[in-house]
Amino acid sequence: MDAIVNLYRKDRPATDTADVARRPTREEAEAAVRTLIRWTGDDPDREGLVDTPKRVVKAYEQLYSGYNEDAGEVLDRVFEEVEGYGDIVVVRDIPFFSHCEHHMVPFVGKAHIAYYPSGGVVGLSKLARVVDVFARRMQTQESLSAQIATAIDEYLKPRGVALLIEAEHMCMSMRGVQKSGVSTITTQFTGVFREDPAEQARFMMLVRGAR
Ligand SMILES: Nc1nc2c(ncn2[C@@H]2O[C@H](COP(=O)(O)OP(=O)(O)OP(=O)(O)O)[C@@H](O)[C@H]2O)c(=O)[nH]1
Ligand SMILES: [Zn+2]
Repeated sequence: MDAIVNLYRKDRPATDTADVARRPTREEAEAAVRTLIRWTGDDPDREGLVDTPKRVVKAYEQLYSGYNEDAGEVLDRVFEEVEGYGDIVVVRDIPFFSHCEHHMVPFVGKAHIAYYPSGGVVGLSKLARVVDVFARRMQTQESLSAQIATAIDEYLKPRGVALLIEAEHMCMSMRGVQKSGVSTITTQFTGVFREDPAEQARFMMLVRGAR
């Protein structure tokens, strides 16, 4: 993963030399929320809002928890005793919540992941966990797609990875152009899925097929 993504990893102490790399304290983060409340025109000292900065910072810890997580650790455990199974594995309809890096407003959708195992399979829940490792960061849908597929490709070394993400971006629904119900679809293919259009078609058929 690149340096920016890892900037605030727990195992990397912040450096004092560059202020940009210094992780703010919880108190500084709470003060920033107070400023935003005042910016909206409300009173951060009224009863209903007085604990809001604390709650928002706590919520951010969960919503942006992906910065503290590592896809390699999630995908570390491979099961090799699968009786020689080497055909496609598809995990579809993995729900996720992310935040666009332009507005820090949610985008919400589903990820569909397939891979062709080579030498072992990974626990199915781990694929859903990898989605969250990257979704719980500030993202574009394109980067999210590339990061998930690349991580599975690098750590599992399968014969190929296919990924389709469909999502609605609240920054398009609630504000700006204000078009709701718009679905954005991104795909990412590696290995046999990239090389063979028939494999892409099979993936699409399994993702879109009978439910
Ligand atoms: N490619 C891409 N664009 C995104 C994503 N999420 C949000 N956007 C877009 O990012 C763009 C930011 O455009 P700007 O012109 O810089 O910002 P803005 O003035 O807030 O734009 P509007 O949303 O059109 O009001 C908008 O077109 C958003 O729809 C994403 O995941 N991928
Ligand atoms: Zn946005």
